[in-house]
Amino acid sequence: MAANPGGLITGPAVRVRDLHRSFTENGGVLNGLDLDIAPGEFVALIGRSGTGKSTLLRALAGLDRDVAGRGHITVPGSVSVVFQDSRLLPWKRVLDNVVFGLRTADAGARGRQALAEVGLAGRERAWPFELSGGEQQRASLARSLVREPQLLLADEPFGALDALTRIRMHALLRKLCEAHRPAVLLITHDVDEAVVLADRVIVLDGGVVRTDVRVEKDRPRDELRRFLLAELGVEGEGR
Ligand SMILES: Nc1ncnc2c1ncn2[C@@H]1O[C@H](COP(=O)(O)OP(=O)(O)OP(=O)(O)O)[C@@H](O)[C@H]1O
Repeated sequence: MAANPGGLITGPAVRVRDLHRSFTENGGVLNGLDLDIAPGEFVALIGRSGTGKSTLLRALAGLDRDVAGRGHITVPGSVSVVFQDSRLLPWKRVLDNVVFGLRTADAGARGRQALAEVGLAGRERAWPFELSGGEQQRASLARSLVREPQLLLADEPFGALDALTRIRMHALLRKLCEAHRPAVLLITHDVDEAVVLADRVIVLDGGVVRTDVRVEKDRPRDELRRFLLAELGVEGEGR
């Protein structure tokens, strides 16, 4: 990332070049992957099962210590990750989960504010088991956003929720992203979710980016949806 003379950061938030990762001798999962994500850009990542989506996310999150050697990754200083399960600590109340590890004097106030933003005002002292699945994911989003990340990584965050809750969470995530403007990489199996939420949709195949399309807000969503389903090889199988 280059700094211009005015001191502003320029260039992409995420820059991946020639990334390789393999777990066995018989071929790689990531095979020279290149990817840029601009600051504030929302990118959805789709692809068939086993194409390396989570492997890429783990590499960007710094959770894969062995992804090294060839290629390189640049990510911002502050990165938050949301998973399919909320990963709330069961022995901590909701607010304590949200601010866990935050060492600022105003952590409590920020945590309350984040919980209000995700619609959980009044649930600060609840235990995680007292929350529904959707509420747990709201708390998980609050825990991420309270850190004001420049990059939000989300691995199927709504995959375990019912259809109605998912739709509500889509609206919430869009609202939060518009307010906080992190760069986002969202893994999803749901093409509709990708098209509704993202500015760009990327299809991963064979460990590289196979397709990279911008979601034009005035382009018919159905057309893009059909195109992406065809790219995934599920032509005619979609709804
Ligand atoms: N730690 C690991 N050790 C061995 N193999 C692994 C490991 N992590 C991932 N793999 C393998 O790498 C391949 C890609 O896995 P990955 O989880 O990245 O795929 P994915 O695209 O996220 O799949 P899905 O959509 O099913 O979640 C799989 O074949 C998987 O078995």
